[in-house]
Order: sequence, then C-alpha cells, then structure tokens
Amino acid sequence: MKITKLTTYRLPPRWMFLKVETDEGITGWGEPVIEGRARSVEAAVHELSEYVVGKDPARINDIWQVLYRGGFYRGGPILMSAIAGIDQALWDIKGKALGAPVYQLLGGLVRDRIKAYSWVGGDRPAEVIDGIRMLQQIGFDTFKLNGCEEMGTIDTSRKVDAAVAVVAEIREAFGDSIEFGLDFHGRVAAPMAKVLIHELEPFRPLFIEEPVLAEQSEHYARLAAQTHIPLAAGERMFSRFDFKRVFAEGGISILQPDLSHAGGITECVKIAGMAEAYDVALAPHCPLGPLALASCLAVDFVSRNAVFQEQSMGIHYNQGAELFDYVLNKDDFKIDGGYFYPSDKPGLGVEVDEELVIARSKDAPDWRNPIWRLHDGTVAEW
Ligand SMILES: O=C(O)[C@H](O)[C@@H](O)[C@@H](O)[C@H](O)CO
Ligand SMILES: [Mg+2]
Repeated sequence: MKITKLTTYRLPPRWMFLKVETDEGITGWGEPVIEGRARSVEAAVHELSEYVVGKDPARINDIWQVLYRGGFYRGGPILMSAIAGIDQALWDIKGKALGAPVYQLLGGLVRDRIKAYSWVGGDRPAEVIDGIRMLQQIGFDTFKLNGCEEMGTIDTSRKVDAAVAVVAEIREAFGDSIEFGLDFHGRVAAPMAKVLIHELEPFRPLFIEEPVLAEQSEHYARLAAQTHIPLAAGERMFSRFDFKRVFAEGGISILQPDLSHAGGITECVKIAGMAEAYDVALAPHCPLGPLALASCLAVDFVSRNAVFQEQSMGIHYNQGAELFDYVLNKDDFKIDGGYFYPSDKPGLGVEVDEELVIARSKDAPDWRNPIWRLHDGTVAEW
C-alpha cells in the first residue's frame, strides 16, 4: 500500500482534520492543530507531506522518525502537532487495513472503561454551580474549571479571595459528591502560585493544572513540596524530550500530553510508559475534536496509569460546532455514567461525515484566543 494524498480541512469551531488517502482505497483521518495557529500547522502538514506521499503507511515508526529527525530542527507545537495528525491518520489506516481498533494493535485493553471529565465555567469561571448540576444529570461527577482570572506576578488578596470563593461555593453546594480540577492555565506566576495553592488546599481540588507555565517547570517540584494537591501539566510539552525534564525534576503527579500536539499516538504511548515508570498518572489533554479524542482513548485503553479523560462536549470554545458534529457514528462515543467505553470499530473508530467536513471547511474561522491585559496595561497570560 502507498500513501497518495494528504488533504487538510480547517473547521469550526477551531479544529483541523487531515485526510490521508492510499492507493488501496483505505483512508485515515487525524486532527493536527494548534488552537489559534491552525494555518501554521496546515502549512507544516503540507511541508511534511513530501516525506509521506509515496511511502508505505504501515511503517508508522519509520515515518515518525523521519518527520521528527529528518528536518534537523525538531519539536515545538507546530511541527509536533503536524506530526501528531499524520501519525493519528496512519494508525487509523493500519487499524482499518487489519480490521482492528488501534488499542488492539497496541496490545489490547488494560481497562474496561475510562472516566470522563467535563469543563464548566468558561474563561472566567461563572455559572459553575448550574453547569455542574446540568452535567450531573447526564452522569458526570468529575469536572474542570479555570482556577482564576488574569493574575499579576504579585496580585491582591481580593483576587486570591475571588478565586477561592468560587471553589468554596462548589464545595458548599456539592460537598465531596463531585471532584473538580482547577486549571491555572499558566495564568499564575510562581510567587502567586504559592499563595493561591496554599489558600485552595482546604478545599481539596482533585488537581491543579498548569500551576505555572511549562517554561517554568523547575517550579513544579517546589510547589509540590508545599501542597498535598496533585499538580498536573503537559498540554504545552510536545515530546518525550520535553517531558523527561519534568520526570527528572519531579513535582507533577498527573501528566497531560495532548494527542494532537505531542507527536500523536506513537509518541504519547511512549510518554505514558515513561510516566508509569515514575508512578505518574496519565490524563491526556483534549479540548479538541473527535479524532483527537479517539486518539486519546486509544492510549487510555492501553495505559494502566490513565486516570481520566478530558473531552470538549459543551466546552466554552465549541462555538459553531460541537464535539461529535462531524461524526456519523456518534453512538460509538456514548458516555455512560460518566465513562467512555471502548469501541470495536477499526482504526480510530471515527466515521467522518466527509460531506459536512468539506462544506464546513469553506467557512472555517481563524479562531484566536483573547489577548488579556492587567490593570496596568501589561499583557496577561490568558
Ligand atoms: O485544559 C485545557 O483544556 C486547556 O488549558 C485549554 O483551555 C487550552 O489548551 C485551550 O484549548 C488553548 O486554546
Ligand atoms: Mg489546561
């Protein structure tokens, strides 16, 4: 079999799908994207396609190594997201060619189901209580919300108290009948992370995510030393070589590689194994679409240290399209009692509504995250 063509479709709300065709009529799909930089990743996919068209799609490992090492420069969000989407599509092709789901090709199920969690509250946590109540109706008991609004390097007690008040209200309303992670979203600098984490400790959030920016990873161990709350990070690290420093320095209890940013299934399975060796949990990051989610689930179902799975249903970013809008076999992704169950469909198990993808790709927005500024006009981390 030979790869014949790569076609990209930028789509609402802020996603990109990649279709990889072969000379035997088997097609694979992937989801290469960096939110807000879709056109950059699209250009990278087409630049890398020179190394992919004409090749045997079965040789996923060799194609991955060529794409990673072949251009001298490597790593980073754009190239690793382009590689991720190509990799996902190659695993999809392999599964379809062999008539097996990707998790079977990776050694089979290590678990019967994986817990899902859902976002509540939007960019600035609001209506969190109502959001949780609504999602509880459909079986969710695990959630994530932004832990604070914009935060200065040194900020006020009022800002800290406002962040803590949201969390106190959740615990007041739900006790320990639910769990929730707090995503600091990289908004908090190390000095304020110490203060915020200390004030949040009594409310026992399930985890605190991106307590500081990935480029400040040396603070993870220091922050972990002051708290019992598990720290989580990984969405802005893009390969084993980024993560190995985090393992060496310590401090992260939950690793969150993004299957559409960190080199795809081939790379993230290896990252998952590294995490297990350090007794670190795996919780793949996934605020994206169905192919990204299916890739996460493939890794979850073969990784014993996977603990819960992010998914974007109802997330505040999904304006203009929802998680399964482009999926024909929606029922294969049902969330039952707050869990995902493995599908026995071959490959990634996503039957893409290609007609809708082609139609909606014509009005794909160039999504951008907002630029926030602090009270003194300096750029804030969003
Ligand atoms: O945890 C999450 O889902 C992420 O922090 C998410 O909010 C960001 O990755 C966002 O997609 C960037 O545009
Ligand atoms: Mg996050």
